[in-house]
Amino acid sequence: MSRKMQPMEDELFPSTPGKFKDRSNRQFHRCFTSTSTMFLWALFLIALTASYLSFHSFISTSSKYFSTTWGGIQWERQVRSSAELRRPNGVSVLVTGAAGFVGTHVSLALKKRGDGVVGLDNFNNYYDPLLKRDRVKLLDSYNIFVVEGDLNDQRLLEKLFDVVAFTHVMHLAAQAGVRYAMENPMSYIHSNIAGLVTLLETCKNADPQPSIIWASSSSVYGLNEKVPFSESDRTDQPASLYAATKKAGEEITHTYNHIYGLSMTGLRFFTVYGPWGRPDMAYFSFTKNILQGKPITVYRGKDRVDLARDFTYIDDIVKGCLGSLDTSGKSTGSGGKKRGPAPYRIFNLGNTAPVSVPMMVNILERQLKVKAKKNWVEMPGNGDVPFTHANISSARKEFGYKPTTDLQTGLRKFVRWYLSYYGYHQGKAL
Ligand SMILES: O=C(O)[C@H]1O[C@H](OP(=O)(O)OP(=O)(O)OC[C@H]2O[C@@H](n3ccc(=O)[nH]c3=O)[C@H](O)[C@@H]2O)[C@H](O)[C@@H](O)[C@H]1O
Repeated sequence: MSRKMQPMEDELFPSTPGKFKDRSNRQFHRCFTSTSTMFLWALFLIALTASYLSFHSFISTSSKYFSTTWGGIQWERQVRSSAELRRPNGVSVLVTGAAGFVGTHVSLALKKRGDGVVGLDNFNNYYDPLLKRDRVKLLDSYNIFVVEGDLNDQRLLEKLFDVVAFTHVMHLAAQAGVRYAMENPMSYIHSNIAGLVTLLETCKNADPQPSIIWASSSSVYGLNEKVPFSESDRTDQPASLYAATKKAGEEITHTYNHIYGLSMTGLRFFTVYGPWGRPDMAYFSFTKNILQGKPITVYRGKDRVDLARDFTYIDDIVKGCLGSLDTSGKSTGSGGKKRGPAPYRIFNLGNTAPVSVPMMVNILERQLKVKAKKNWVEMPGNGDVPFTHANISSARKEFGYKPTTDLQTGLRKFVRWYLSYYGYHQGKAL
C-alpha cells in the first residue's frame, strides 16, 4: 500500500523545484480531471442516494395509506354488484367512511330502499378497527361492498368512478374527535383537508359529475354564543383544529362548487350517538367505564357550570342525510368544466333539545342500573365548547327534517346494543 502510494506523492510534491511549473501544470490538468471525475461520481452517488431515500419514503408513506388490494376482475365485479339499483329512479352512491358509525347506518338505509351503495374506508386505528370490521360484516350481509383504501389515493378513486357512474357521493370519512386534534394534528390535515381535496378533484373530473353530500360539524360554531345556532351565525372562531378543518372544508367545497359546478351539501352534525357508535365519544366510554366499575371524568365549565350538548340520535341523522341527498340537485359541470350554477347548501342536523352532560350520565346510570364514580374536572382548554344547540328550520323547510328521538329513548337503544355486542357477564361488560 505505502509502496503504491509513493509515486503519486512524488508527483504531487516534486523534489526538483525547477521542474515544478511544468509538471505542476500537467499535474494540475490531471488533478483537475480526476477531481472533476470524482466530483461527478460524488454527484451521481448523492443523486442515487437521494432518489433511493425518496423512493423508500414514498413506498413507506404509500403503504401506510394506500392499500394495493383493490383492482382486478373479481374486485370490479363486487363493486358493480354492490352499486346495482333495486328500485326505479334509484341512485348509486359512493359512501366514504362506510365502516364508520354514521357511514354504516347511512349505507344500510340507502341499500334497504333499493339504491346502489359502494363503501370506501381506510380502517385506521383511531379507535378499535375490530368494531369497524364488525360493522362491515353487517354491511356485507346486505351485499354492500366496502373497498379498503384511502381518500388520498386518487388512482383508486378514479378507478371507482371508471367502474361505476356514481350519481352521488356521501362523504362521511374524516378524522373525528375534538380533543384528539391536540395529540395528532396532522391526521386531521391528512383526512379532512388533503383527502377532501383529492375526492373533489376526482369528482370534478368525473363525467357525469356526482352531487356531493358531506359531513361538516356543529363544532364550526366554536365560541359562538348566539343560541340556537343558525347556519348564518359566525363560524370564524373555531375552538379546535378539528373544527377548523371542518370549517375549511366548507370553504373548499364552496370553491369547487363555484369553479366546477359541483353540487355541494354540507351537514353540520350535532354530537351523533347510538348503536354501533364511536368508542371515543363520552356516552360510549362512560358506558364502558360505568359497567366496569371504573371512574369517569365529567368536565364542567367555569364556576361549575354544566356543559351541554344537542345530542342527536343516529336514526334522525340518517333521515337528514337521505333527505338532503334526495334534494341535492345536480352538478352542472363535466370533464372539469362548469356549465352553470349548481346548488351549494349547508344544514344543521341537530335535535334542538340540549341536555347537560351530568344529565346524560344520570340517564346512563338508570339504564345500566349502576352508579357512576364521577371525577369532576374543570373543562381543559383542549378544543371543547361549553354547549351546542341547533336551529334546524332550514333542514325542516328544505326536506322535512324532524328529529323524533329524545336522549332517554336513544340511550336505551344504545345500551341494549352495547350489552348485546360486548356481552355482559357476572356484572362485567366484556
Ligand atoms: O357535534 C360535533 O360536531 C362533534 O360531536 C362530538 O364531539 P363532542 O360533542 O365533544 O362529543 P363527546 O366527545 O362525546 O363529548 C360530549 C360531552 O362530554 C364531555 N366529556 C367528554 C369526555 C370526557 O371524558 N368527559 C366529558 O365530560 C365533553 O366535554 C362534551 O361536553 C364528536 O366527537 C365530534 O367528532 C364532532 O362530530
